[in-house]
Amino acid sequence: MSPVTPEMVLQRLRQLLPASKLRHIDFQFARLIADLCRDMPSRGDAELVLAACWTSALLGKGHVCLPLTQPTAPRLLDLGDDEIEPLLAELAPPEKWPELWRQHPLVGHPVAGVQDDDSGTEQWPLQLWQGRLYLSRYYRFEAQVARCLLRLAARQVAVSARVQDSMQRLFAIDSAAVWASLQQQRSGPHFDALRFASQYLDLVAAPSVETEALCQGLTHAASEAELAQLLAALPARARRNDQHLAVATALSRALAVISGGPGTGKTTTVAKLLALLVEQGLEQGQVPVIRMVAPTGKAAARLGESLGRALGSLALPDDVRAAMPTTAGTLHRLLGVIPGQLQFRHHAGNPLHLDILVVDEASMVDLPLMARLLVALPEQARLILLGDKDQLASVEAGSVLGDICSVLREGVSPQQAARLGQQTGYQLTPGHERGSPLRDSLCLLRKSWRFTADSGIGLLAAACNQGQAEGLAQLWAQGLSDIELQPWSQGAYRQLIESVVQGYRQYLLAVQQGRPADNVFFYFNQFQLLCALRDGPFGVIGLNARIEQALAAAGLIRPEHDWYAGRPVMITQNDHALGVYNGDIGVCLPDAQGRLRVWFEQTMEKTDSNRAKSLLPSRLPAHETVYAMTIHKSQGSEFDRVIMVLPEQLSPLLTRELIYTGLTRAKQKLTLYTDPALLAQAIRRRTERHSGLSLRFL
Ligand SMILES: Nc1ncnc2c1ncn2[C@@H]1O[C@H](COP(=O)(O)OP(=O)(O)OP(=O)(O)O)[C@@H](O)[C@H]1O
Repeated sequence: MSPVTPEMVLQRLRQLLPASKLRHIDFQFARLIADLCRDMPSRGDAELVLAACWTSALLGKGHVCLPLTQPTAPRLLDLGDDEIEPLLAELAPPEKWPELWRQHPLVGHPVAGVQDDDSGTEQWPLQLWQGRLYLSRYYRFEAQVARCLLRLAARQVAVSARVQDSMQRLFAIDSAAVWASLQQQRSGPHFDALRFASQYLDLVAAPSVETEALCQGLTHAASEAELAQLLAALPARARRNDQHLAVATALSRALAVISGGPGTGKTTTVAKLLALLVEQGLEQGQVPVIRMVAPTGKAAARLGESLGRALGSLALPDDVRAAMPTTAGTLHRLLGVIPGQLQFRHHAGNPLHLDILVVDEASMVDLPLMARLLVALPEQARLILLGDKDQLASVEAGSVLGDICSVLREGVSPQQAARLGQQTGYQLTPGHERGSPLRDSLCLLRKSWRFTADSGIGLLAAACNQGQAEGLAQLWAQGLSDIELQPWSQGAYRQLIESVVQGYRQYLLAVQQGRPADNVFFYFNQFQLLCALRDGPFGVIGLNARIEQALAAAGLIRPEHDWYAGRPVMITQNDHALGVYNGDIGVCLPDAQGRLRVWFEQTMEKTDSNRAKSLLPSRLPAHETVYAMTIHKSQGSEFDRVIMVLPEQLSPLLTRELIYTGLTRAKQKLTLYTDPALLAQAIRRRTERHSGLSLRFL
């Protein structure tokens, strides 16, 4: 047995508390384990007390488990050698801990299989699985998520011939639209026929005599009829439309996970998919109950609007259109929050009433919430998860979408490739015969419809995603009009503040002119300052204070009191009674009597219209001024213009996923304040999230 006792470990851990290297809750959990160990001493007690504390501390940083195969915890918890080495030196090495705990009364050893019932795990506070230590609750969440997803993925659904035909029609090349784009592009200075064919005709075939002829035809076609002839001769096997494949996948499976970057058509794809599912339902005499949700109110409102737009552009039969959803809500509201309780109104014993559930911005959904959602799905339901796998993982523990999408690299099964080939006509390259059962439910949309091939934001996002630091440098040098780099030279900070004042000018003029709240929001949503950090002069707290001063000096606001007309705030705590949630944005405006109230944009689920609602400032739960917003909080939102600020010094928070998420919030113009060398370093670092979820999909 180790000469170190649990008490000695606790003593050492207590010394880490003042430096905030551990949270009190982590220490208390270690103490609980030490108390339990005292009652029934066993091999590896001291190691277990330390590991329990680390597992809890890592959970606070978003990791679902403590991996014991690599000495990761001290690094992830930012513990210096002198803080932990002396203690570790006297304990058995972490890779030996699983062996030490083989008979430990506080550690459960579930036998892999996600199919197994995990209900027996309550009797141990900790679980050891595949070299990973879990708090039992999180082990169960992970096992539940895997089990539910695998069950959904295994369920295949027959697609009627009529719906197949409708799908082909929805994805047929629209020669009139292609002709319009062709004429427009050919009138530009740099018409590239091959690029055009890839964007508008989904051409994927390698250059050949046929593609050469197609390009010649595109360059010289003199009429829409001539183009239509050319298109009729284009074989489906030379094309691949990822949106079409996503719909074909989702029609025939109870689970579809559709990942794509900004503007790749996730909503457009779902609009077509839902239309086909409704058509199938009508054919079978039952209109399906469809619910659409997102993790935040803002993301839900955006989903509702985009879906409305996408449906508007589709030619649909009246009965199909009438059955389509028109609003989206939040996940919490769908599940039914019970004030003061962790449990939702809907759970396995009281499942949701729906046939089809669409979850947008799925990357923001953490492991516990995903588990609660999945167990609450009724037996016959279909689930469609939408998101961008490359974005930041959820604020709370887990990286569910990322873990699911890790299976993408396997490619689809040969059977699925054949099935999809039959349904769409495209020629697909299958993966190996053996692979995860989840892989045939995954779809990746690669082509952006928002960013053209020469859009700076699109190119920057791609370079960032591939960690191409050199590529970034070349991009800045090209002088692209929609991206701008501002290194931290002398005077840059002052210039930043001036640009932000300029960015909010229109919004604050609308406030001064007494425009209605909805109109004020229109201007507020056009521009946003995003920061990587909270603290320091480059963080939201420092910048909000400086911006407030500068706006006052410019005569745009009068911040004589805490509350003033034009103050934008972000709610930082849920208040279910008031119906405002963490992340909601409000702006302070006078009402008809001149009293200041804080107005919130409404998602349509809360009211019958999209009009703003207001609350007295004194009633708001915790909130903060939001001229500057953290990139984390900006997930699920997009703005025409974004200024993004990175600090002068590298921080553990600066990772590829953070930068990618921030810069893809911008739709038209991005200005980035950063030292280029720091940016290059940041995009080479990946966010680490330890979990065992992807292992469970094997
Ligand atoms: N196949 C397509 N052909 C032409 N335009 C398309 C196609 N797919 C999407 N678009 C257009 O691209 C834009 C973005 O599409 P959509 O909103 O569906 O993407 P998204 O991935 O949901 O975007 P976001 O990143 O905002 O969530 C829309 O204007 C849409 O009309």
